[in-house]
Amino acid sequence: MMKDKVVLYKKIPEQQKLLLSQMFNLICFDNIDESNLKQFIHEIKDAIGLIGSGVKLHQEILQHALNLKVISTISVGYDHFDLEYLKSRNIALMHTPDVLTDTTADTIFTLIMCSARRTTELNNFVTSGKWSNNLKDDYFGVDIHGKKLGILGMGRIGYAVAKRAHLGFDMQINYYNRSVNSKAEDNLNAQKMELDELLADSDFVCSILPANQQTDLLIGQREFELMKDSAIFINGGRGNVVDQNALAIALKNQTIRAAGLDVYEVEPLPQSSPLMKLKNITLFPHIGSATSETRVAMITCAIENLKAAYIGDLTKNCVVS
Ligand SMILES: NC(=O)C1=CN([C@@H]2O[C@H](COP(=O)(O)OP(=O)(O)OC[C@H]3O[C@@H](n4cnc5c(N)ncnc54)[C@H](OP(=O)(O)O)[C@@H]3O)[C@@H](O)[C@H]2O)C=CC1
Ligand SMILES: O=CC(=O)O
Repeated sequence: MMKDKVVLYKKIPEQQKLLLSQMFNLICFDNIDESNLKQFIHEIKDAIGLIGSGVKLHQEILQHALNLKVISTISVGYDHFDLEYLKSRNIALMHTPDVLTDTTADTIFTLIMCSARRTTELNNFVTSGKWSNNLKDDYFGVDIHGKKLGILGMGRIGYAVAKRAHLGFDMQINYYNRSVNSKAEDNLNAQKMELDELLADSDFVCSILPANQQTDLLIGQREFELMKDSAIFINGGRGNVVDQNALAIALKNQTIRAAGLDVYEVEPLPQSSPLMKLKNITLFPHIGSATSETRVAMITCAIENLKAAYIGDLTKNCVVS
């Protein structure tokens, strides 16, 4: 019997490709860019499934995939898809929550620590040969333990960050969400607040919000002005949430102390960005889930999601059907 066709659009280990090719006629692309987009569009014309990440698969591309039944993204975020369009076509979208929660929380906590203790600046201080005598207090950092952490987006990852902060670092947790997170309130004594109150009250403000219409540019000049001048701002969710020019001005004028970012309005972050010139910022290249173990777990999860959706089981990890 002819196997149905699935197009993979990300480089994954051969062993995991095997799991797909046992069940499907598998066509593989390591990534999609201008050089192979036409070939990709040609291949998806008769595909029933797509699996991969890092590509915005909009209507202009997907309109060619006339037999498409399921897209399995190797990510928890799904802002790079037009959900209304997928619904109108009855295409199921599957994603990979949970398997990356702890790793992403570790990354975000690393940003908190690097920003508070100025590890990038101090690393440069040592490697540039400036460490010649006792460190002067203009290189000192600030404590993390015992401070107030404001979480924007108390979901799976928000909770995992708050758990590290409260149980490991004695931090008091504030949070901003549309719904109440009873688990965070019961286990971590977290307090739900309006955005402005959280910004004014927190020593660290940490966004793990997804990209959606309501989160777009949620944090701009007004919000940075509401923060303490000692505040440290962290973004490990999505870049659309933050007005980067307003952040650069707040950091330059030191109306907030420091920032740590893993995600940006445009990725990769252009060299011309004003954020590149600042000392009081730690920049990661979108590595929230980027450990070997977690990336393998995400691919495995996405393969299982694809197979389940293919046989009509949309009970787990389905964003739209
Ligand atoms: N840096 C990286 O590499 C990674 C980044 N991410 C990003 O982190 C995001 C969160 O992941 P995860 O924690 O698993 O997702 P969840 O859906 O569990 O959490 C999202 C939280 O945000 C809240 N939220 C959503 N929209 C709004 C809004 N408009 N206003 C206030 N609160 C809002 C939700 O609560 P409620 O709906 O009640 O408001 C929910 O608590 C992902 O969508 C992705 O964009 C994820 C993995 C890695
Ligand atoms: O940003 C990463 C994701 O999984 O979403």
